[in-house]
Amino acid sequence: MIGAIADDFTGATDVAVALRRRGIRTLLYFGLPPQRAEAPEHDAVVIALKTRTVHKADAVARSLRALRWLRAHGAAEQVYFKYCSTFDSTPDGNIGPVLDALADAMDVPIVPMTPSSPEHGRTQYNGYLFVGDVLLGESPMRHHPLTPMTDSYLPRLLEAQSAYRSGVVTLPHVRGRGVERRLAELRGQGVRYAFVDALEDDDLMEAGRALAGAPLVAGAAGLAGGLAAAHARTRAGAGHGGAPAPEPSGPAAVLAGSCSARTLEQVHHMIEAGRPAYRLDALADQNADSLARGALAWYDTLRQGTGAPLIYSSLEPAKLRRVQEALGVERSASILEAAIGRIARGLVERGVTRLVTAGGETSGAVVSALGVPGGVIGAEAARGVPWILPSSGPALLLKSGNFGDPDLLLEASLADPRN
Ligand SMILES: Nc1ncnc2c1ncn2[C@@H]1O[C@H](COP(=O)(O)OP(=O)(O)O)[C@@H](O)[C@H]1O
Ligand SMILES: O=C(O)[C@@H](O)C(=O)COP(=O)(O)O
Repeated sequence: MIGAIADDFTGATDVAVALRRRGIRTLLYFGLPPQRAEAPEHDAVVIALKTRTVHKADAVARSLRALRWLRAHGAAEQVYFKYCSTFDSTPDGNIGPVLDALADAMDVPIVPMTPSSPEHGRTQYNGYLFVGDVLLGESPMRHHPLTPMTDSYLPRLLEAQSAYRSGVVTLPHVRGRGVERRLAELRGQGVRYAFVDALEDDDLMEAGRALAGAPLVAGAAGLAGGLAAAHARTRAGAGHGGAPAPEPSGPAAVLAGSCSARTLEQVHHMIEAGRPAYRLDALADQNADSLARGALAWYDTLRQGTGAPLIYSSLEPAKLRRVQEALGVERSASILEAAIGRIARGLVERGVTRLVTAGGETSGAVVSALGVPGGVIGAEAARGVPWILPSSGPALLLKSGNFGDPDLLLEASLADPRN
């Protein structure tokens, strides 16, 4: 059984659907599951944590609690630590400390990993991470509000955060079926973290084959898909988890707190298409309650037939910087996340049954405010962006900041006559 621990909520849905696509029956929990979780039959559990940007000690403690839960529930045969395909973290960030803690707790000498996700344009070559055709540090990720990425060399990024050394399994090792040999070599050199190069899905499939027996693996959803494919090949009855996923229906609303380049395009697209849109302005009002009240009062004035509305705080880099300079990075984010959480609650009270949220931290705030414990993985609105169907409450589409075509937010909130 695979047990995945994801460092944010959109990442959790991304890895959950990567497993399910390969026929692995996957349960998704938001936060630590209850001790005696009643659950249908499953082959994998994904625990979504919001640990990407919290304090280090907190991230470590929560991740270790998740590991203990997985072990206690027989779901730790292989543990997968899911981080972002753009390695979102700061030099003081949490990927290193969490990996150090998991590897120590599991007594694992070497942890293979890669953020490569070619279907999203993330590739790793000679240990460098590319986003599309540029290095990570030259991509729009350098302007991320909380985790600006200005370096692209993965071993250096991780070593700045970890007590241990990192190395690279290069492409010739992957393509020459030499991953296991190279891992043994790196281990002999005292390296604890091995970044595996992958340019194409086939490289991830090969890495998955080679790493199917590794107790602790890490990375983005791409490598989890490679592992799932390897497990599905050896498992009787594989394919059972790939049944068609249900599509939710009902009134929709879109909440965007991501300032990533792709979300900005998607927000712009919705506004251009004439959807009613309301911007949360933290410079004008620093009180989360009154920001939320303002947005909900605006929502109450909307007439039927306008299409699902958009409530957003997304700003392009120069304007975002001005807000952050005036209010502080953490303070502005926490005001907006609190406001969006309250708005989500208000929308559900007003009859919204499909909530689309853009941004990992933002999604975490929405799910926590709604108190959703987890859900079934539904149809994918875009690659890596599945609907999540909780046993009660609204269907949720938690969209990673950089995922989806420019029309995703518009399209995902269509398709209901009441909108
Ligand atoms: N106008 C703004 N000013 C300051 N911070 C903002 C603004 N809009 C959004 N944020 C914050 O930026 C962060 C975006 O992160 P996140 O939701 O994870 O998006 P992404 O998926 O693109 O990383 C959130 O903490 C959000 O509250
Ligand atoms: O790996 C990825 O890119 C995503 O699964 C992910 O983690 C997204 O995080 P956000 O961009 O913060 O939504």
